[in-house]
Amino acid sequence: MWVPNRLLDLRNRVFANPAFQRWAATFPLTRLIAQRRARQLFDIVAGFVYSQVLFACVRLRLLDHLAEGPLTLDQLARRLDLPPDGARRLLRAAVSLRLVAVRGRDRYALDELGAAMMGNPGIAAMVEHHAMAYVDLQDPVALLRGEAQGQALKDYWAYVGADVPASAAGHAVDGYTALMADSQHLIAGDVLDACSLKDHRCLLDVGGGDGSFLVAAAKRWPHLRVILFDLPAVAERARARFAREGLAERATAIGGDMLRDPLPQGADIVSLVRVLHDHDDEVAQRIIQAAGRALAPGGTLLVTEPMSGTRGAEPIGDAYFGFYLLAMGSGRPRTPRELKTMLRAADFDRVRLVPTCRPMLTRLMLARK
Ligand SMILES: C[S@@+](CC[C@H](N)C(=O)[O-])C[C@H]1O[C@@H](n2cnc3c(N)ncnc32)[C@H](O)[C@@H]1O
Repeated sequence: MWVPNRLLDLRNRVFANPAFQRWAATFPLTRLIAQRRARQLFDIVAGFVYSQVLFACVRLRLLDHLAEGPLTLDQLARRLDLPPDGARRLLRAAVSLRLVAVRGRDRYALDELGAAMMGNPGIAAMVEHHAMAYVDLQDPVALLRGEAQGQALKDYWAYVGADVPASAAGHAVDGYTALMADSQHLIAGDVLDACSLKDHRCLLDVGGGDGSFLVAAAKRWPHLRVILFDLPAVAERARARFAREGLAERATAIGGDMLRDPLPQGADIVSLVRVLHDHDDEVAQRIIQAAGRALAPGGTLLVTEPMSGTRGAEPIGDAYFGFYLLAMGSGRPRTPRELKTMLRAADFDRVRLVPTCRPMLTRLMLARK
């Protein structure tokens, strides 16, 4: 809904007035809205502390212990190796965040959000690796001015800022490759539900990590051939994964640098899964062009990643990825419109967004060469 700027400015002046805030918090028709807004603001103020509570739960494996069944405070204190006061404080905080529920006097069990985390081990891995983000985001103003000293995320994502990314050793790619694999099953499920590959012959996944996306695709469509392209050390891990999954006949992993080496030919669909947002505009455009060169006319490009401005998930794109990628030292979240412009500039047409069931996790764009 369009509202004139004058009215928005007036609204902001009214909302900033402490007398109005007091009135709105007590007047029956505005009380609930005022409380919700106050809570939203406080959640932003306190978000870092909430995250640290979750971090402690993950580090101490609190949710894993409770997944076996309800436990008393004393049992938990022993298992977590915490003094009883420390355990109680953590449990109360976790209860307030709906990670843990109280089940009788001093007995605790998983609550809704804790149970949801158990079904998605990737979330715990994500939380653990955020220790690096906290270090790098210590001074966000310095970060925005390009003066930050932090380097933890840059070092973790070994290809960022590397002169020769293809020379990254196995130990340098293991951490991020495992992290990506842990969260890939959610992404692959949503993308493959949204986009059938039944009419495609061969899928090339560029920057495909350990092959989790291709394994999901190949298992869903038994006729499909799949090719993975990633840095040599990562491709080696994907090759081993394909063999373990019994897919060696239909799945190939090729190592190289997508910005320097030609991509394999012969696929009728190329995917870029959580790849473009890692790179600044000029590099991302080169990756799209390289994908285009790998396709014959009529071939399909599939781009999937979290996008900026996604309704209902705005902070995930613009606050989380915006600042995370800034700290990492490369890339930015893009709006669908920005991605469309980039795809068209690389001679793709029929660019369209295809709905996914959890757009906050990933959105999907298809285009034709
Ligand atoms: C954010 S991860 C995404 C992995 C996977 N597509 C997924 O969604 O789980 C980006 C991937 O791009 C790969 N990559 C980065 N720079 C590359 C380059 N220059 N050439 C080939 N692969 C590269 C990384 O090794 C990594 O596996």
